[in-house]
Amino acid sequence: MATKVTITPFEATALNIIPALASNARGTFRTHKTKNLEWRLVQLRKLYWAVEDFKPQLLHALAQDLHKSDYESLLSELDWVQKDCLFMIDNLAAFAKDEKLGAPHVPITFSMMNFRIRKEPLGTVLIIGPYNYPIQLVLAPLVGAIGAGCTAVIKPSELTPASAMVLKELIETRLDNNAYLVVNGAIPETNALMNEKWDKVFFTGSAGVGTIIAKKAAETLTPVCLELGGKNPAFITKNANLALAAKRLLWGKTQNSGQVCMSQNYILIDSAVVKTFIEFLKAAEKEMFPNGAKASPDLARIVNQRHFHRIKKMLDETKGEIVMGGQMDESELFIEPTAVLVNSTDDSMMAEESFGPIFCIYPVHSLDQALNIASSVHRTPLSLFSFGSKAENNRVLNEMTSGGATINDSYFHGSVNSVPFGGVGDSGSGAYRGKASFDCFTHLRTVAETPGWAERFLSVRYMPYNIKDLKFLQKITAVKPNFDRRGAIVKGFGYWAALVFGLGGKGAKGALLRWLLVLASGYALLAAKEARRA
Ligand SMILES: NC(=O)C1=CN([C@@H]2O[C@H](COP(=O)(O)OP(=O)(O)OC[C@H]3O[C@@H](n4cnc5c(N)ncnc54)[C@H](O)[C@@H]3O)[C@@H](O)[C@H]2O)C=CC1
Ligand SMILES: CC1=C(/C=C/C(C)=C/C=C/C(C)=C/C=C/C=C(C)/C=C/C=C(C)/C=C/C=C(\C)C(=O)O)C(C)(C)CCC1
Repeated sequence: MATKVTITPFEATALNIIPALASNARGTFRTHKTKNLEWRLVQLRKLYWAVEDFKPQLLHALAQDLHKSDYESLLSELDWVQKDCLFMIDNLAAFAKDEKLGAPHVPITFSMMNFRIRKEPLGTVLIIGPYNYPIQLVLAPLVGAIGAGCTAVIKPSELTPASAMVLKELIETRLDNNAYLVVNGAIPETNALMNEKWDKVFFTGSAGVGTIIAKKAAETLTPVCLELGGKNPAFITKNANLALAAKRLLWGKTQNSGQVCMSQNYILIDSAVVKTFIEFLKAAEKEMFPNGAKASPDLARIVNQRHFHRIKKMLDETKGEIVMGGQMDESELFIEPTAVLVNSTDDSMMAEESFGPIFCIYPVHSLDQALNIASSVHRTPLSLFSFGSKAENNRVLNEMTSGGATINDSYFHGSVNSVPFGGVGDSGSGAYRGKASFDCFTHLRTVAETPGWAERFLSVRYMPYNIKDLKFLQKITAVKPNFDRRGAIVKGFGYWAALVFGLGGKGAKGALLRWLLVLASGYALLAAKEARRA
């Protein structure tokens, strides 16, 4: 029998208690209890089980907010967060351990000073989430914050109210309620939160709101991690497997009904193969939705009417030709996965991030033209996809930057929870996931410890200065370049000596390996000779 699920109606947190909530989280950080590794592990273990135990409510909320299928909710939200917890739990001790700093970071002359990097939690952080993955996109950063030893306040999106309310109950009943809190609400509540002092703000959402958040944070020199959107290109050349490209790119626009910031906005395709590609797209759509997209229980809906109309407007205003899809139904907030053939970068389909199940196809006559167009549409998108020969894919990677990239698929680089994820330029700054989530909320604090006995060697630094001391210091600490003023490597005595004594190997490790090989061969020869003699 299915579990009966009741979700509390959405309620915004009272504005007047927000300062006290933030102060509570700051106060808890000051108790230093979050610095204890075992304490952090317990919170992560509790979060893992909270997600498990709240599964019925979470699945219900995601279905209510976005019509997400349980399949997708589990794959990309709940299982994802649980895997995140387990990854952090398994690796926390290694991540949090002091890193000893020896050569080449610390000169041998200072090696007695026990230089090390201590991993310090940043403090109390604010995590602001978007609507498209309302659970995963706040809990995954939270895993990083807990792992790093921070306390946190979470502000889920108000556009997914059921998920926001379940999150509040989950976090506040299962985690340390003085360390981890949820504030629900929209702009006024976010503004009230931004009036507080944070040690970092982790924001996922649109570039426009990201700008507001970054400006406000700058007033108090608060660091920010910004996970923003972008106009993401896909490149398809004559050498691509067109059937595979069509199926995989369609997947990118069907999961969560394309409300995925890293999915493609437009496809730049060699004009010689555009017709065949469109045929493959249509075939892929038929295969995924044998009874039509609207009848599919798998396809999510657009989050609300505002976003429905935003996407509809892009389609209404296009001068291009709809070559796949095009159906929509406002009463259900349904938009069919839709492809539009366009011939201008000014087209409404190219001008904005679609953040929905629609995308456009732009035929080009060369990869040169494709790269020029992509750089002019958005020079630093969140992701890019390349389908071509190895050389063509390398060229795309080389000549066009992006937050992340996938060759021969849609956003697989962003579909594994333990590899770093983040934007570049105006698609975001800072990264998280896997170890990067720990690093995102950690200060790398260099610590040196100067032993008292070293004083007589170090006294050269004190006034009154004596130039002779400096000369001596320069002599013993000198490092000489192995290059000249033209930037060319000088092949002097050092170079040839390293080559000869290093047996041509690169660096100390390479040389050692070669020497070991020589010694082992010599030993084997001698042993063989001995054996023959016997
Ligand atoms: N890089 C990434 O990982 C992701 C980026 N996104 C981007 O997010 C956008 C869609 O998500 P939305 O929820 O619509 O983003 P949004 O930027 O409208 O909202 C994000 C958060 O900011 C708050 N907010 C909205 N307006 C605000 C204002 N004026 N002042 C202060 N706070 C405000 C909202 O309450 C919400 O919690 C797309 O542009 C998408 O590309 C979405 C998911 C992932
Ligand atoms: C490969 C071999 C094997 C294994 C095959 C397996 C395990 C295949 C699994 C494929 C799956 C499940 C692919 C799809 C994954 C998609 C995910 C998790 C999507 C996540 C989406 C997210 C997190 C969205 C985030 C959104 C953001 C940030 C945004 O809006 O930007 C065998 C079977 C082991 C055999 C050998 C070969």
